[in-house]
Amino acid sequence: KDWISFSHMSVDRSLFPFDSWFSCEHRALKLSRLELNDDSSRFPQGIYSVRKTIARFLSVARGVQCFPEQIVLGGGTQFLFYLLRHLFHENSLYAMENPGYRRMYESLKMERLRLKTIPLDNKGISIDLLKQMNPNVVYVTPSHQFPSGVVMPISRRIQLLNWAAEKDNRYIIEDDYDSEFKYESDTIPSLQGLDSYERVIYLGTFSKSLLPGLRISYMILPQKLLKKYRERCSFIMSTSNALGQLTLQQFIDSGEYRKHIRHMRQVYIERQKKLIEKLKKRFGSTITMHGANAGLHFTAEFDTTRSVEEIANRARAAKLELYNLKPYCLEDHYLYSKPAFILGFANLSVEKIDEGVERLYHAIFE
Ligand SMILES: Cc1ncc(COP(=O)(O)O)c(/C=N/[C@@H](CCC(=O)O)COc2ccccc2)c1O
Repeated sequence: KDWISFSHMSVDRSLFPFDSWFSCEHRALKLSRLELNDDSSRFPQGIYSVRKTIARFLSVARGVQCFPEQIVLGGGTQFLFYLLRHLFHENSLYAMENPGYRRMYESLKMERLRLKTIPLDNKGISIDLLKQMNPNVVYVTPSHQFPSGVVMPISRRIQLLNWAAEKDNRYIIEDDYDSEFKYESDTIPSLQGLDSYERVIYLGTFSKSLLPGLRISYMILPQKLLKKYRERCSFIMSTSNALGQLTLQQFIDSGEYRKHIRHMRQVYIERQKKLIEKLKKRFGSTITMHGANAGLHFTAEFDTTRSVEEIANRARAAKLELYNLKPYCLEDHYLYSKPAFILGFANLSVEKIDEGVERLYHAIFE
């Protein structure tokens, strides 16, 4: 039997419009020979016309207010964070959500930065604990907290912005990952769009909405930090390749991007609805789901005495690709009381949902 995947780390490539991507790449090659064969030192922040397209798209899609000059394109969120940390004073205290994005946690530790992790409550990062820890820089994923799935409500966003505005040298890094897909309420504006004190650095990526291999991520710097970036980092060449940038620009400007997102949203809404129905039917009151009103995954706690490890082994034996929360629970802080798993549906076709849930039930209860 074939593998079935609940992975949150892959997209369904069969649904990616490769044909329109290729024609956009062909147009980019034809129209943009100058940008392509020019030495890229002129574009440390990425190609200007591409940044203009992204600024326009972000203002419509996420209520982000920025000029193209404020955007820095990079080959991945981690690289952009590496640049960013050189703009803060060196003994800054960093904080991030727990559970949280392990790769960011490891990046911060590797840079030997002072780091605290802050637990979540049902509205996202705990504002009381944040005030107690009093960091200079806090990294949050408000659109669909990674990995718990909590969507930070407006009230918590305002509290966070007010906290940052209270003192100098306080910044919020908003990683707007997984913001493309919302299912219940309409999209909540980004922290960046609500910020009137220049305290928010906005990070975004096309890894989820297009292809992870594209490696086109972007960072939006408030004016003060942009000045520091230009003083300290402008010798660092762009790490985001020009052809990818120019193809992306064609893909967005031609309306293909909006079309793709609209199509994927319908696909994912249908998959998620069917998956949740089947899980409720099969697991009844033994399952508790969290963070299902946005993104391409949610988490589920199971009322079982079986250990996470044993369930993971049984799932693998049944060819079910399943990830649990432990790698994202930093410093031994476990978010839920029962064994919890990440249920992604970006790579789970509707036809495989029944069989996938059966294998999951077998791994946990039979
Ligand atoms: C919070 C957060 N922010 C940014 C990113 C990605 O940034 P990038 O460098 O611009 O691609 C991820 C990737 N998260 C990773 C999953 C979590 C993990 O590492 O286990 C990878 O996620 C995907 C990769 C491909 C397709 C779909 C998802 C992030 O979880």
